[in-house]
Amino acid sequence: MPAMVVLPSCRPLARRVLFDKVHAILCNRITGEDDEYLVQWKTSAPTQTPPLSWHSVFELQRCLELVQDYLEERATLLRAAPPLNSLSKKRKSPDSEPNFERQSSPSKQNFQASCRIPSTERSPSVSSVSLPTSTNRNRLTVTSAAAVVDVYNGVLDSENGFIVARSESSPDIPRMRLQDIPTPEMAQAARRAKTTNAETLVRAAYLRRLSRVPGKKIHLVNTVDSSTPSLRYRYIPEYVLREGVFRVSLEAQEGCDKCSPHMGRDIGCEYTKKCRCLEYAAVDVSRCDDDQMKLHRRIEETGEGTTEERLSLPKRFPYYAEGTKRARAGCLVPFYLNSRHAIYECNDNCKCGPTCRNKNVQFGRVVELEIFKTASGRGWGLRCRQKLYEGQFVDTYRGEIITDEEATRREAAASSRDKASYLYSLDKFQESEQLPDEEIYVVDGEFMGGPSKFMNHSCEPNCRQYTVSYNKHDPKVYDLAFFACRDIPAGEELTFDYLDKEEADDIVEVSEGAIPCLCGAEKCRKWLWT
Ligand SMILES: C[S@@+](CC[C@H](N)C(=O)[O-])C[C@H]1O[C@@H](n2cnc3c(N)ncnc32)[C@H](O)[C@@H]1O
Repeated sequence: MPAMVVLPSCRPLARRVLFDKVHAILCNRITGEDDEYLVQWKTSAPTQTPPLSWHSVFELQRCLELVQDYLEERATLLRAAPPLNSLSKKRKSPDSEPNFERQSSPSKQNFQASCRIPSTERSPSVSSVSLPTSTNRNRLTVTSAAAVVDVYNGVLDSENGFIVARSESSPDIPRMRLQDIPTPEMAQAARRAKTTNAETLVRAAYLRRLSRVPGKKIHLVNTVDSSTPSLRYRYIPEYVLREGVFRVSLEAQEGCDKCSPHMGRDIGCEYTKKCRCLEYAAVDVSRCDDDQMKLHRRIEETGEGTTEERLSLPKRFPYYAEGTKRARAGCLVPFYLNSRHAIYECNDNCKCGPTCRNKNVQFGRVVELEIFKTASGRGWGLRCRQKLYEGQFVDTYRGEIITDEEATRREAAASSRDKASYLYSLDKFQESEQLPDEEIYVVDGEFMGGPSKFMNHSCEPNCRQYTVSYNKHDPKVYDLAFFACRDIPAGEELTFDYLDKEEADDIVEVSEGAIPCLCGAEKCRKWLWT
């Protein structure tokens, strides 16, 4: 991993640029010790000459998402461009510069523009232009060589302690058109300039976010390059419901009322027929007598059965109780581990209380996870710092819950099939509840969620995703929970199969845009999905 630079957290008197005033970061350079970034300021109307100004990364601490966007594009372009020394051997004309000078969106578009230098409008000296002085008493004045800032098409002001830019076109203000940025000199300087300060600040900001996520610590490790997962990702403890999505309110959810917190061993929710939360749990056919078997078959065939009829059947409890093998307590029992049956947990309205053994996933993650950069081109991955036992709960998948229509819209708007890896339909009960397609909700975990967003696919996975409901009367909103499907040594990457097994068996032909699978498993199906 590249050496990290320790930076002071805040410079005295440093002023900041606010995120919502900035359109994009267009270029970078190094001045003294500081990496600096060229800011394109937002304007009320589209223009080819918006205010542009260079700022040290310390002034951009409130815009680190934008700095990170720029760094990512820059890294991609640098990977694609020939090394600098091959360029220096033979000087190329601006029009034959490598791709680095031809990025797109938003800084890419600027890099893509032709690299002609404007003959008359260019700043006389890009390295020594100071802020134009003004009669405005709020205007920032540049007093030392270290604070020299280049500004084009405008002037910088100070507003409530933050730096802002205003368009201005007086003759002493250097002019620069967007399409001319970066100039060949800028592009060359950008390639050479270190971006270490920015990388360090981006990483520190991400670590701060991770430290605020409830539950056991989440670590971040990158021994591959200097990147950090996107700062645009928001960690959320619960689903965020978007327009058109409704769930049964938590207060209104029905709890078990005949159980009690002190039923004692062998008579807790898991041992009694009293627990109403287990109404739809898997029937334990090995404990059914003939009449119960008949009833069970009828309910299975017709899908119909009264609550009392369902409750009269012996059920399979999802979790090993304490007092079984120590390592297994709280782990999924083999029946659920190997089936697709939904798991029904007790909830806050149950009489069994908080220590009920039928509560697990709802308490959230209790294992220490590590987000790490994979060395095999699969981006970031997830692993656990401790050994996990077969059937042990890892974490839930969180995100925005959106309507089916919105999910279709987001998928169509996405630029690649990557989007599909973040969308999970909550369709477990679609058939049994006869819900039409358009009523099915979808979880989108691309922009917000938990660390499980980083779980990669494997054709021979060590985890599996299960349906967990605490509210048997809400077939549309439930949890997607990951459990270890075998013992997993500490530090082994956690993976699951992005395709359900039955779907996987059906793969016939590969469609355009399918993502090649790099899981490395012996029985790899070669594609993430088809
Ligand atoms: C839900 S994300 C997993 C986290 C992701 N690696 C990241 O860095 O954000 C799914 C994406 O990871 C990548 N990915 C996951 N498993 C993969 C695999 N087995 N082979 C190749 N790419 C994989 C694909 O780009 C996929 O669209």
